[in-house]
Amino acid sequence: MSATLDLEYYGPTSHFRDGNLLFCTAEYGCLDFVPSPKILIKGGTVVNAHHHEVADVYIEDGIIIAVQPNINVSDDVRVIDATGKYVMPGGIDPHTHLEMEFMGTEAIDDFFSGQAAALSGGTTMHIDFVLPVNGSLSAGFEAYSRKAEKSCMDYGFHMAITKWDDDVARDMDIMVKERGINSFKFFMAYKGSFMINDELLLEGFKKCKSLGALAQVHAENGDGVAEGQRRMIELGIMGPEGHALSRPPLLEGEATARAIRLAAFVNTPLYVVHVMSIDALEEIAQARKSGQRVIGEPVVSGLVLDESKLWDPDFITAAKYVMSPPIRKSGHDKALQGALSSGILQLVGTDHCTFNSAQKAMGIHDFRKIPNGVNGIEERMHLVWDLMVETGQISASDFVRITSTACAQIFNIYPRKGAILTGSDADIIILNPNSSFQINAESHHSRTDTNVYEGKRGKGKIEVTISRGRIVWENGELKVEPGTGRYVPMPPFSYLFDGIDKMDSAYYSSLHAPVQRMIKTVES
Ligand SMILES: NC(=O)NCCC(=O)O
Ligand SMILES: [Zn+2]
Ligand SMILES: [Zn+2]
Repeated sequence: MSATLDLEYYGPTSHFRDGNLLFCTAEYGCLDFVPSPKILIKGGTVVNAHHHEVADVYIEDGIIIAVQPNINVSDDVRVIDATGKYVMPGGIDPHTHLEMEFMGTEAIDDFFSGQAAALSGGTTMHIDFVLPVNGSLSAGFEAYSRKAEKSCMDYGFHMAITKWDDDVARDMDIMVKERGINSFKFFMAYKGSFMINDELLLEGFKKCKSLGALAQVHAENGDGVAEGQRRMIELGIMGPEGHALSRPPLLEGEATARAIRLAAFVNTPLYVVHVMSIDALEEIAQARKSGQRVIGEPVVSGLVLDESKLWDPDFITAAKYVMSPPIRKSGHDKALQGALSSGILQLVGTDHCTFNSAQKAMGIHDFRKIPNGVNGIEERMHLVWDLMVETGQISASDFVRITSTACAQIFNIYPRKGAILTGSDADIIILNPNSSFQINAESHHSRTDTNVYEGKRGKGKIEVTISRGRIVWENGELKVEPGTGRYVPMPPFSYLFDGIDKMDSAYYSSLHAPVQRMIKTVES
């Protein structure tokens, strides 16, 4: 086929035109040229982050066409009765690791199984972390684009920066200007693999600022963690509990404080991923109180679980809870919930990074070798609803904000995503507040054989998920096809960058002011 690329860049599934024919490069099926059904969602409470009302939602070609009461439609439209139910934007998970090569193995959920799990739990978009290949961002982007060819829902990419040189700096330009990446993650932990030092952090923050890209940090003091691990080994503590004991909250608090201060020094916004402790959230609270632009993302495991299971005598039971930073003692979970409901923390992720029992067993004799990561992409929406809305800690509108809208705004794709508004993508869930859910590994859709939320029950059931206008989850049935997901490029300079230049001008004129005064004194 001779073809010229003349359609918008959509990442891995590019579309080619040859004369009047359209082709798709996807290895799997692509539904982009198959008309999606016309759907009317009738009589539900439509919840946005700013407002809720009883209204109908009309969808055509994957887009929301109208949101208003009493919409009349022709017979060819599929009507879904949502009376007594909540109609909300699909969840956006800001933090996942599908098919991630990590700690000598690869996360078991790939871009198809992880996304299928997500859709069954009401999440319709996620942002995954691209790892460079041999330090090359471009090679990393290519590799992840290939992994993502089997996607069945929309996704975006963050990118990790694990070393610093001219090639990395140049590639960051390309990633932002040509590849739709607007956030870069710096690991302050994982000494000997991903960890970077303060010099690189500063270089990276400066570069992010110049590109309008958001700097993200995994905030744990990696040298401190290495020391903590040595202590455990000396004491003969080799089991999963050694994971929690070797990386206490103070190491998370220290790194969070350091990243915050370096971001303030550079005057660039900062996003702290997986905030797990009171120590870290207090640093974020203090910075925000002083006017600094710091975003804090707790993850559902930190909100719902406590560390006690790491002491379970059964290795596999305990090992499934190993993630970094560790799940903390009871008390940190409540504090994180409070910070989320009061706006100190802004959005909830999962850090979905699953390893099955055989993979976790790599660390049976040494907790340092247990692959770090837990599930959550499928459970996040239900658990947050039950934990936060059902208990009265937040409203349904707040729920939409912390599971969807805030993410879309921070990563600059709002209101295409994160809202039920005319013109937005038709990524929608219908939640029945009078129904209930139960979680277990036997019935979940993830490929992993365990679930850290095993046996949990709660109120509020997502009965329908609509992904870009197609009903993919209904009556407990998942209808997904690999190759139907789309890459969502995310433009730089989100609202977090508004006014940064003015602050810089004020700072530099304040530096010049004493010099000007001296000149005036000398002149007079
Ligand atoms: N969090 C975790 O334990 N695994 C995924 C990698 C990371 O986010 O640090
Ligand atoms: Zn991390
Ligand atoms: Zn992560």
